[in-house]
Amino acid sequence: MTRSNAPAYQTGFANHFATEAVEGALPVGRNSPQRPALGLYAEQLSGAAFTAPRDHNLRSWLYRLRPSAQHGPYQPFAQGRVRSGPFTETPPNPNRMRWDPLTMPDQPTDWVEGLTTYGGNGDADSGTGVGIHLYVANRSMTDRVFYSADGELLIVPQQGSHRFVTEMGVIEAAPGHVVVIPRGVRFRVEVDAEVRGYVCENFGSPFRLPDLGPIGSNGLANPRDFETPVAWFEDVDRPTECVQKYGGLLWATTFGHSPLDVVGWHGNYAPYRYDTARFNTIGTVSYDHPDPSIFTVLTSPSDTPGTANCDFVIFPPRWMVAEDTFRPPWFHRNVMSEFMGLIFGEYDAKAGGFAPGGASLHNRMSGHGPDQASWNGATNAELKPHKIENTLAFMFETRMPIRTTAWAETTPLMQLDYDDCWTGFEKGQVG
Ligand SMILES: O=C(O)Cc1cc(O)ccc1O
Ligand SMILES: [Fe+2]
Repeated sequence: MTRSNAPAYQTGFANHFATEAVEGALPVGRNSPQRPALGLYAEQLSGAAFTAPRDHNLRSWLYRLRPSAQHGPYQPFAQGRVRSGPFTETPPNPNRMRWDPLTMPDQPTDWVEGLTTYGGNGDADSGTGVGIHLYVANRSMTDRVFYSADGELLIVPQQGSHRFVTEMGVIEAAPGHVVVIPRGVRFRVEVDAEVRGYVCENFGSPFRLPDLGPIGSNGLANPRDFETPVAWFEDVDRPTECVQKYGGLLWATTFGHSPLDVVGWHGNYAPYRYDTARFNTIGTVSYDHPDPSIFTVLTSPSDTPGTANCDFVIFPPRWMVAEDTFRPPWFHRNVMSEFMGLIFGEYDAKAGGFAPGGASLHNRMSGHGPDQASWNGATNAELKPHKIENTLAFMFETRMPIRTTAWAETTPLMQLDYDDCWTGFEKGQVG
């Protein structure tokens, strides 16, 4: 039996949700009664240490057809192009890098098989850093689910409709959405056509909303625009392969049934989606291009205040009105490292070469900024109010340099002429 109600969502960020697909599945007033209703099994899933401070404490209670423990040993699974920390496959590389989009495979490829690691920093065991992956897929995962024990997955679709069928409910997502699946939550990705996108696997503290400081109590991503699915389950007795990422390696076991069998759950540890079209974009109404931190959707703080393990930052459509200002991103060298992707349109610092589905990497202190054509345009533009439309770029900004995988450094998708973006600038005149 499969319950296939249209996905429905509960709103709010990290709320204490309560949801049941069958009435009475959730116990009232306790988590673990002697005999849960409907013969279900009560199981806690924690995303924070039990003793984490209350406003960092994450856990949910799941009421399921069978306990998660009911499976045999995990065996190594084809590793494909998935890598994890410590990212030591290649020596540190200070070069700026940019890649064309991944090639869509000819052969049937599901979301797990199409995952490709470009790089990362830190490592899962120490709970710091991120892994950065891109994916392509042209078929649904069937009789297969996946989870990462290493990190939370922040998924940014770039092409095609995706259905994330998770053990805590169903999330539909398309380009413009971002989906976050907590560490440990099992899911399959269903697709009707070719899909592609980006994944930030966050080994550090779970993504949360950034503080707003002087912006006040509203703005940027508003909590009520985050959507967490209602409970959904399938009662399927076919063997189901469960692939997990653990310690950077892929492992698989076979359950005798679908583990997407949670009939009800409650708690604040759950997957969610966010539609970036809802982002309350803030910018200057006077002069100068502000720091891109004003575009932070979610942040994974590190132990150092204000210095993120990873920020997820978007560059959405917005009005440009600054006077006597070079309006696109300035030339800069940053202590934080930047991995960028493009969902659609054109990025205002790059007039060519940065394609939707492509990616770029500017590591710690590397000089970058507008390419020659963007600079020419912006220095000569008439500064009337102008709307940047039909564009969505994003950045994973992280405190540690990103080490690339051997695949990322040797793939023909790497643009070997990327430095040429900046070779043509004429010297300033002082005499
Ligand atoms: O490099 C980039 O394009 C990202 C970026 C954008 C911006 O507006 C300011 C700084 C920055 O690193
Ligand atoms: Fe930058």
